[in-house]
Amino acid sequence: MTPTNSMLVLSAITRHFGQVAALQSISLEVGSGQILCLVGHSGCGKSTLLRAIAGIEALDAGSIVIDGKVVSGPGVFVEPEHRRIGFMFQDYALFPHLSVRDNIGFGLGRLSRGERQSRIDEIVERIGLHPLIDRFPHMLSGGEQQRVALARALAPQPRLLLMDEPFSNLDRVLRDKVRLETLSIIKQFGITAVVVTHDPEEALAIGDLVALMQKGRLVEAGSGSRIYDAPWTAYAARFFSRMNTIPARFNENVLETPLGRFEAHGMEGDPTVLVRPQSVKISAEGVPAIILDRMILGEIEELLLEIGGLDEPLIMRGTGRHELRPGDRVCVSVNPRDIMIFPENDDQSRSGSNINSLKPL
Ligand SMILES: Nc1ncnc2c1ncn2[C@@H]1O[C@H](COP(=O)(O)OP(=O)(O)OP(=O)(O)O)[C@@H](O)[C@H]1O
Repeated sequence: MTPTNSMLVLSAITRHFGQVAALQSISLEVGSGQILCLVGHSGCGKSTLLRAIAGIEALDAGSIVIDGKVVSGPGVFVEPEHRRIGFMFQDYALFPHLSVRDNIGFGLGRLSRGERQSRIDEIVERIGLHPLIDRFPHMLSGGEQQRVALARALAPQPRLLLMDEPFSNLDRVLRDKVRLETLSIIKQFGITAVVVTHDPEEALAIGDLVALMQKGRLVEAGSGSRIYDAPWTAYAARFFSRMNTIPARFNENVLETPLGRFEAHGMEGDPTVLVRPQSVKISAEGVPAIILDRMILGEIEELLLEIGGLDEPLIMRGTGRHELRPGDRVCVSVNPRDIMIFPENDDQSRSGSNINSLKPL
């Protein structure tokens, strides 16, 4: 995705804390009105990157450009309060002694009394906070506090909204609802946002651009559908989805695996081969398997299968139901299109276009 009108450009951003390389040459470009989602396991550098954009963290190297203006770079450092950035924290950080109205108005000190009032009225109207306006934070539910925090961050009309794990304090049911509401408000305001999360599903649901980080590096970035459906790296494939790892090797234009032999021209070596549990099907033409376990996880049925040549049980998942018991014998197969191949021992390299060139033999 190449944004036509970039609101945020990060170029080779690097930041060390002693021996720890918290950010290693991160480059990203976010278009105006887009939502960038930073995702990765704990300690991968998401918050450090968010703080660097906010100007709370200095850079060792690289540059940050917001709306065409360098805010961090060689010899340049614009203070956080002059970056026109809205920041929303995980715990919302509402001022407990201020009403909702005063919380929202807190960052509007530079405006006249009249302007401040009309800005608060406008945001209260657009976010639907009227009934809460005179309450104090302790009188609000988690979801309401989240909306007030969002209103407070948006009131000064920032160019960029930064959100650190904004939904992690909410229970699952409320989280989905608040997330939808928040997304609709962000889109309605047309604001560019950077959202940090450690939740793969949340990243895919929210981000126009999803950036996966690992140990201070950008593993890969792309739209949610690209990064999920056609990951460039085994690391991303495994991060966004449960995966079966299938031992495999190329042998004279054939990929040999315990799930079958596939025609694979021009490939060599011992690759990393991954198959999603939902890509495994019970089918008469498949390889023999023994049922080890069957679990109903609500909508999803999960089967664990023993297959000759596999060290670990093969996981199969789907929304259908199979009346099978441990010890039953079946045959399973995988559509060659659903087999993901990555170069051997190389989590960071691209898989290329080889996935679609496989044919069953
Ligand atoms: N001020 C600091 N001093 C020393 N090390 C730090 C500092 N801030 C972050 N780090 C280190 O930098 C790395 C990245 O930290 P960061 O908080 O950015 O990760 P994260 O992905 O946001 O993690 P989490 O999801 O747990 O918040 C970690 O190894 C962390 O220990």
